[in-house]
Amino acid sequence: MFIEVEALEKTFTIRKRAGLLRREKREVRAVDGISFGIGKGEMVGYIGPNGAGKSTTIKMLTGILTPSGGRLRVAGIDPSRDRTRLAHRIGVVFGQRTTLWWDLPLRDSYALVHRMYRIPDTRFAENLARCVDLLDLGELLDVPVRQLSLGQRMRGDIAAALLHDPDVLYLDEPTIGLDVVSKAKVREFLRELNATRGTTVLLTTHDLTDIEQLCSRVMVIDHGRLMYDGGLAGLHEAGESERSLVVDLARETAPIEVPGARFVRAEGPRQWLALPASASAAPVVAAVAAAYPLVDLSVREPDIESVIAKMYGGTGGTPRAAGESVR
Ligand SMILES: Nc1ncnc2c1ncn2[C@@H]1O[C@H](COP(=O)(O)OP(=O)(O)OP(=O)(O)O)[C@@H](O)[C@H]1O
Repeated sequence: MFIEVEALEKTFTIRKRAGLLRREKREVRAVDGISFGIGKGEMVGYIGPNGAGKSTTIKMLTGILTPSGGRLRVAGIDPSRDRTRLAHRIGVVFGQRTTLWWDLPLRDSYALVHRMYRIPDTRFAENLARCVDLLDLGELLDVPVRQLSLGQRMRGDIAAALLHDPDVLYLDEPTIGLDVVSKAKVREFLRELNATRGTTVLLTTHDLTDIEQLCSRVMVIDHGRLMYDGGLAGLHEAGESERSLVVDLARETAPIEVPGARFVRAEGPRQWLALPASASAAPVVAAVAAAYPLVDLSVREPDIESVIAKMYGGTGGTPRAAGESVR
């Protein structure tokens, strides 16, 4: 395995004033014993509600934070012990922060990356040319970073993270705040990068379309624990998700009653039914067509958002604190 994580833990101790003299010590288990392995070239989504422990995991994987327990290896390297050596193997992009120099044109930021990582000149020139081409950066190279739009800046950041040919790319909310066109560009680029260079990608996002379009595997974390690790289809099953069937009838009728589906609501001659995502819709469609004056019908697949909301126990992905204990 290229990334190996075993019983990984991170506990933060927070001291808080609890009265005039008393101080309370509170422990936050941000990551509470998670294990997973990621093979070379995999593209994995890492999702969960706010405060679930995603960023803390990524920070441990990059060596910024030292784990409180468990074992961790990235490309055979222990991140917190050998952070500098690891830096040559990984690229990191944080959607909400830039690693570029604010007052410098992109070109100068890249020149600094070139020197910092001691990238051989020809390799650097090749990588830069490729990123400029695929990320459409040609016209932007001489513009100071502070003058770039969010989408342009993000593309600039992704290029900066890749100039030293990392084997792994960690992306934390890479499409946050971007418009539809910029999102599509970023996704297209990541797909290409993964397919042609075999770069391993770990992607944290709140935009589930990122996951749907990019990742065949998804890990769901909540309260510092891994709730799910598997394919997208399995995630729908785990969340007991439902498809909806929108039925247009020739006239208003009583609520449709057919085996295998549940009536949800009606608006005039249009009715909504729900059926398990894992079951075939064909028998339900046939039963409706046989017994009701059917005009039109469409099936809507469940979106992951609702599936995950169900997994979290109906919180709808609203903010929750990680597992806390008071001492
Ligand atoms: N430096 C820190 N000191 C104390 N507590 C922290 C620290 N960093 C994170 N935490 C706590 O650990 C928990 C997990 O936080 P983390 O940032 O990893 O969540 P996240 O899943 O990345 O959330 P978000 O989606 O909001 O970025 C939270 O309860 C957070 O308040």
